[in-house]
Amino acid sequence: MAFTFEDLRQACQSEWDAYIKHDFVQQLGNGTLAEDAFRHYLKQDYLFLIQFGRAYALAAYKSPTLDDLRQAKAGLEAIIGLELGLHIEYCRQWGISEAELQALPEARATLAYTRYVLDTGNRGDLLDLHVALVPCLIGYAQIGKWLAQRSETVRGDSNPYEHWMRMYEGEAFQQAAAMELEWLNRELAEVSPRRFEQLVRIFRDATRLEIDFWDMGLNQRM
Ligand SMILES: Cc1ncc(C[n+]2csc(CCO)c2C)c(N)n1
Repeated sequence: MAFTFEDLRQACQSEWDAYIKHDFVQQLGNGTLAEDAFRHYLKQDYLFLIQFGRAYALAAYKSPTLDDLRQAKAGLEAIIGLELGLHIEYCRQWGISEAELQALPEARATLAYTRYVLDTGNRGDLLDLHVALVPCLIGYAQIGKWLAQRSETVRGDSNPYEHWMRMYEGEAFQQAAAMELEWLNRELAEVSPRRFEQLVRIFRDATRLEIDFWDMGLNQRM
């Protein structure tokens, strides 16, 4: 039997739904999310992006083929060379200076999630690491799409989070997620049922840590 991403998601249906349709996401879509909760999330997301840069560097180290190495390099380049700069500029528009970002302590949810991903990659192989990264990439793409199609979502300038939603529903981001999905499905097609169960555990844990990240933002916890 050839496994796919859809099998991973179905094995963790309740966690996946709790992540994609989290209160933080719904309030963001409705435009009712407290701005300080969003600022707290943005600040921790800066620290999150830096650690995810390290995860792509680890993916490079764990790459068995030149194609995998190129893919990891492109991921590292995208996140550190491009997205981090955009994030810093976006934070500035929300009244958060780069100096403030650089002085931030990591919230426990940020520490737990990012170090879980790095540990999973360290002890496992490239597929383990990708499965730990998948809730981040494919999850945000599904969140973008989910927000765009629900009737309660408020669009345009009356929603302060319009820009954030546009980024994740946008073509560039959806395309990156689709490429990850393709890579993942190619790899999953080859694994045994026993290996698949190991990967389900990683996928479930990473998804639970994404839920905690939303909780951390919503409750402004450190
Ligand atoms: C908690 C959290 N989870 C996922 C993302 C989205 N994201 C961050 S890095 C990356 C991959 C490189 O483009 C993606 C999709 C986020 N911003 N914050």
